[in-house]
Amino acid sequence: MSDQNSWCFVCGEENPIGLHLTFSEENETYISTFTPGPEHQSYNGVLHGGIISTLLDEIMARYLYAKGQTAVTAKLEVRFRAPTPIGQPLTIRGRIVGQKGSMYEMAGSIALADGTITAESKALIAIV
Ligand SMILES: CCCCCCCCCCCCCCCC(=O)SCCNC(=O)CCNC(=O)[C@H](O)C(C)(C)COP(=O)(O)OP(=O)(O)OC[C@H]1O[C@@H](n2cnc3c(N)ncnc32)[C@H](O)[C@@H]1OP(=O)(O)O
Repeated sequence: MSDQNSWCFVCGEENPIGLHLTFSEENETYISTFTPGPEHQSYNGVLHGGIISTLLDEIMARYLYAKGQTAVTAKLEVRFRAPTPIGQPLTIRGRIVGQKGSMYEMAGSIALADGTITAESKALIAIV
């Protein structure tokens, strides 16, 4: 295991059971897409809330990592607004809301192709 970061569950290229997400930045928003499969579900056809939280955690913390910071999540809050279906492309977005010292306040969301927001998040991300 030459590069431990390449085993990140969400973005690590080498993780055989990882989600293998890739990312881009647009208008000060960090963006990724993911189409969950049946292996990611909770109830039949519905994406597991833990995976939803994982996607949101990643998009917010990794945005700061991409900006050159070593960032870890200190606090994560998720609002599950509607069931998130499997088998459809999801757009995951993260942005910076504010900063107090070494703590960043972040926001995230997951949207369906028609723009419906199924989950929203807030996080405090610590720079270490
Ligand atoms: C080139 C391509 C390669 C790509 C390859 C990339 C791979 C790379 C991927 C990166 C993307 C990863 C995305 C996932 C992100 C995770 O999943 S990170 C893993 C989960 N998180 C953790 O493990 C963090 C564990 N916690 C900690 O390490 C420490 O508690 C912290 C957060 C650093 C804070 O520790 P600390 O600096 O010692 O601060 P502490 O003394 O506890 O608190 C100081 C003050 O900060 C504030 N504070 C601290 N914690 C909190 C909190 N939870 N809530 C509110 N206030 C707080 C308070 O004001 C506190 O004061 P008091 O209220 O205690 O008086």
